[in-house]
Amino acid sequence: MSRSIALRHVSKKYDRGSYAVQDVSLMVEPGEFLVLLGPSGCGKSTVLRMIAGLEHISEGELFLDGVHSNETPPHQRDTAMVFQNFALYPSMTTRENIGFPLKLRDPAADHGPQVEATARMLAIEDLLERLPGQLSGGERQRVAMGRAVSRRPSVFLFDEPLSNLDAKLPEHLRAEISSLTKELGVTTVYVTHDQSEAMSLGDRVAVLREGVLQQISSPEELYTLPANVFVAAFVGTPRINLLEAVVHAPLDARMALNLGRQSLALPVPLSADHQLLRVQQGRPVIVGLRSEAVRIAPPSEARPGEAALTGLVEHVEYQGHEVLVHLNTGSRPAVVPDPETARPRFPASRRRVPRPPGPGRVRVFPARRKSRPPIVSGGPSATAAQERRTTVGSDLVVRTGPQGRVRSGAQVPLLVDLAQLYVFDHRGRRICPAPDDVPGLD
Ligand SMILES: Nc1ncnc2c1ncn2[C@@H]1O[C@H](COP(=O)(O)OP(=O)(O)OP(=O)(O)O)[C@@H](O)[C@H]1O
Repeated sequence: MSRSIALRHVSKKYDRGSYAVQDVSLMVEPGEFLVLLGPSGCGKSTVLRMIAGLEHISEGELFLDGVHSNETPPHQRDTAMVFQNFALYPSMTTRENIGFPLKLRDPAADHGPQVEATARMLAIEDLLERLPGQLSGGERQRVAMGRAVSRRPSVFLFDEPLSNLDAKLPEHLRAEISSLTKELGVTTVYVTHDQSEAMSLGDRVAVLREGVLQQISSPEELYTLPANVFVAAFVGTPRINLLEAVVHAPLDARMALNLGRQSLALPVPLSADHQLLRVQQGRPVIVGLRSEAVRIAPPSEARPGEAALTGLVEHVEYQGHEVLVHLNTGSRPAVVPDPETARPRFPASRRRVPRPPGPGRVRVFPARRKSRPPIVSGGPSATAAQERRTTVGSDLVVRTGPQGRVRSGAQVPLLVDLAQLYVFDHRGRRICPAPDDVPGLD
């Protein structure tokens, strides 16, 4: 049996008055696999612990199967939690560890068959008589999962279960977790800071930043229609290219996005999304281009809807199946919070002033809770300043096939597919494609 989980305006406030989680509302359907994704300190574990009953809910309501459950004791919630650090009993064998929750529930019964069935499911039948000290990290995590699974709970709660394991192993265990939860049909909430893990596991992914829910969507929608620049920057490898731009929308000439030394001319007739950018005339915005939205090709090969740029090859990164070409187009990388960076834990006055970003990097905002700083610096006349502050180093990463031969130092022509253009306003909200529009999603 699996159950639904609903959070309504849930907040968690710790003693010193700061919110770890702020006004989070979400619904997990029975049997659904929801991933909570966000950088360190954004409140993911706190949400999970509130669902488990290990943390008191300061404000808002939790419903399990539609029943108000804020005060339900943890052992009556029928949830099973798997932690990052395995937490096995060191003096118990695998058999005893897996059977322990069953024994607690019914000390007199023979749990052998159920323990063995669970071990078979996780391919650890051969390890039943071993102690945790005689197991590898991956095996120990499998035993921990076996212990969570054995009593057939109605909700699984995973708190970064793979983050302590070697890089190779998690991919294998990832697939096992996915098939296990699907096979059992149990509602699952899974916490991770690893976007590729989130995208490969989740039916839906909820992105948190500083305790605030940014977006909850399917992995496909998160990638193709990020609600804001933070989500866009967090999801996808290599990271989306984010460039400062100014909207140039004269009445008597072609509309363009000025990137500093070059500009992206928008195709005519303007698409509905591009039409809407007109109101941003003269304003600073952020242009987002995924690495697959740009190709190295001369203007003569341009397809309808592609705009030409040029770039100086700074660095070529061979990945085997593909090549990432780092280019300098004379643009300015946008100032976006770095999703990989933990929230600063000391007051602003003691914080060091961040150094300017290196090539391909982004600068980090000091975290603020109430009013978030605008994402783009500069005002309506930002173009001149932008020109002056043009960076040295790469500002655009383009993905090409392994046969694409470019060398560092070469000036190359680029074609940008404007159907894959993202534009975010100065607060970081996506304005193109327009928020209500869901092109290409069936
Ligand atoms: N008991 C506590 N008292 C005060 N603050 C706390 C407490 N527990 C957590 N916090 C704070 O709440 C915020 C959210 O913590 P939480 O552990 O939920 O984040 P997280 O996203 O799971 O991070 P990580 O990925 O690093 O585990 C953090 O700033 C953390 O310092």
